[in-house]
Amino acid sequence: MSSVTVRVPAKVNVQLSVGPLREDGYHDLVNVFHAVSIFDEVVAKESESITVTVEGNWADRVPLDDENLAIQAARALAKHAGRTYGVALVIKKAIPVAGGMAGGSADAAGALVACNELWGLGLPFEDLMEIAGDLGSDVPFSMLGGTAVGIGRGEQLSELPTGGQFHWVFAVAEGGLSTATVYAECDRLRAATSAEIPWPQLSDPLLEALGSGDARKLGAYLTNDLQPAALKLRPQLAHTLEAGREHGALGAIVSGSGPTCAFLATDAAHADQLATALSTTNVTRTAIPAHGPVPGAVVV
Ligand SMILES: C[C@](O)(CO)[C@H](O)COP(=O)(O)OP(=O)(O)OC[C@H]1O[C@@H](n2ccc(N)nc2=O)[C@H](O)[C@@H]1O
Ligand SMILES: Nc1ncnc2c1ncn2[C@@H]1O[C@H](COP(=O)(O)OP(=O)(O)OP(=O)(O)O)[C@@H](O)[C@H]1O
Repeated sequence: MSSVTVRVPAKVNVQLSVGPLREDGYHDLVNVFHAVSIFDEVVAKESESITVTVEGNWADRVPLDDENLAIQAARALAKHAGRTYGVALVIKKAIPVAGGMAGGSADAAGALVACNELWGLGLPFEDLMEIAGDLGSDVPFSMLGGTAVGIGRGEQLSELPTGGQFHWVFAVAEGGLSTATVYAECDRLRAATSAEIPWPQLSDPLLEALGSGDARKLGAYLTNDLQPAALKLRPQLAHTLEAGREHGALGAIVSGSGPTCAFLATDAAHADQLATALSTTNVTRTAIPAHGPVPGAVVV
């Protein structure tokens, strides 16, 4: 096989409950991931060495060296297989960069699946999931897709049933936010109050809303403990969230560590209207309609 193409979705977190800071610098989470129809493509072609090029939206903001998560994934897979392999990776980018939608994680998951195929390793999904968890907390979910709850760092996943499709709009912000900085700001805001940090619990009404496919209920139960930190670091996101609510969004939330904002729509037509309305305001230049859940990393 001389070339393999894998399609990988973005994610939004419909519940992100953040526990206390752990000794290893991470936080225990209850992280309800939902994969949405904004996709990066990772193409893996035969090559002597491991390289990456990036095309498409926001390509100039993606590193091309060992910082690139797709390169790290290819190297980790070759190490796991115990051999020296080469691959020329091409990332066709549609997921906002540093936007809280797991774009880098998607590319890492895509590279794992594509190289497993290109190099004829035939590793089972469970092995790839283990390598994925070492690459980053969000990478296992990018492999799995659908809707799932992640505990621990977010890497220990259980699939969740959903009763239908949900329709979303994602308002892309100018410039990204660093995930580590947003978690640190969350800790700083918490330290400034004497309130005890509750141990994260999966929300029963959220589960019910997902299971019944009821967008109105889901909109009411969206939560993100990182949102206050993202708003503190990027105060103008409050206007973005407000603009979505004014245009009839059933729910408005910062996506993960932000700064992308996610809006839940009543149906596909409403999502298109909302996207058009938001892109004519001054809160965002790019508003992308999408639906979920969609599958994780798949060879196309
Ligand atoms: C915000 C989310 O996107 C929600 O899904 C994730 O929790 C972040 O996942 P990610 O980008 O894959 O993050 P990682 O690459 O594993 O970690 C980046 C940094 O985020 C912080 N981090 C991440 C996950 C976690 N459970 N607790 C943390 O405190 C740590 O400072 C870590 O150094
Ligand atoms: N393949 C990649 N695509 C995008 N960014 C990458 C990639 N590899 C490494 N990065 C680096 O990772 C940083 C975070 O990018 P990414 O798009 O993964 O953020 P994110 O969507 O906020 O992540 P998450 O939602 O998982 O916290 C970028 O600033 C970039 O320097």
